[in-house]
Amino acid sequence: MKTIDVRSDTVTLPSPEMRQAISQAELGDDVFGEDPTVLRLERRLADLVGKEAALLVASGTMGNLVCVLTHCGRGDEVILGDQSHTFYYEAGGISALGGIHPHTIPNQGDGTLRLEDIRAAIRPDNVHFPRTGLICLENTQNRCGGAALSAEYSDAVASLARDNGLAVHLDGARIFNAAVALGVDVSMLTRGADSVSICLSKGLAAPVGSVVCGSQPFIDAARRTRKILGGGMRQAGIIAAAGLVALDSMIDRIHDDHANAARLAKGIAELSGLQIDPAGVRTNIVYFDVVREGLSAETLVSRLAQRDVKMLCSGPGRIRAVTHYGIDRNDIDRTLSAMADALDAP
Ligand SMILES: Cc1ncc(COP(=O)(O)O)c(CN[C@H](C(=O)O)[C@H](C)O)c1O
Repeated sequence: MKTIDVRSDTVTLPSPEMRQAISQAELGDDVFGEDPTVLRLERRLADLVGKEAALLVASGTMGNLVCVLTHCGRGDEVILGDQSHTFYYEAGGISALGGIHPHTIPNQGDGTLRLEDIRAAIRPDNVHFPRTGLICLENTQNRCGGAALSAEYSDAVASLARDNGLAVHLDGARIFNAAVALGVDVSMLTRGADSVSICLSKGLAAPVGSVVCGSQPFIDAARRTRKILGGGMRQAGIIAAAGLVALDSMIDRIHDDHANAARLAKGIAELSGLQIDPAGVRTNIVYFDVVREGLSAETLVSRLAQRDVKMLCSGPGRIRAVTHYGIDRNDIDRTLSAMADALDAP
């Protein structure tokens, strides 16, 4: 029986078309700017999100790190959400490698940062204070249930940043999930950002890679930051080839992931001992709480693993499931029955 792995949308395996494209990719040395497949992917994504240029990087974490280190200097401060991936899950990289000070403000339930909180976090010019260098957003916002930030909100943050001489970086690991959920063109969600990092390896189901997009001068500088981090890759067309197939074949199917997540959330709401607001599940990420007396999230996750269902604990009493290219409707139904069985286990 196939294991149902809904720990993350990072677990997807490349499609047969991706594997074929990888094996047939036209290659060159990307450090010399000569890998034609990388150049095609970068051009394609820059055009898709309405930016001048783009740069292939190894991961979403590297994409965020390259952008923050390019925008900011040592001792600068970046304003970001207390639930943001860059603050929560990137091993403190911006501080460890960039000497950059994170200034967290609370993420709201809908994934946004309140404009008044951003304004209050911007440092006045005072020798005691770090200089504010950047505002970071995340769309969709992973730890806020995969919430999609609207174009109007994103534009409001961009205008606040501009009024204060600041740049905006958008962690767009799942930006296509946001665009599909909101029914807007992806460029509507990226137009106000000075840089955006987009994962090929999540909802787009490519095996590896992210792409950073921005102005040509920014990307030129980001290329140097990437090199400093050891991220200059040689025949990286083997990564880009799968990314191009992902852009051709995986954006339109994101609807299915969202429908599967909604189905899962609805089913979970009917299981006693678990708590979820199905209306809050708008993309492919499902968080729910274990409220059964005497049952921990860890125990439930372990019981599910014994039933060939993999989920992730994500905080006290919290579990996360993420739908993706490798999960279909039948897997959702199998997951729900495994959950019911695990809840009733002695
Ligand atoms: C919003 C966002 N931005 C960046 C990243 C980093 O991407 P990778 O470094 O894993 O490619 C992630 C990965 N998120 C992973 C996941 O959700 O399973 C884990 C938590 O790191 C992300 O969710």
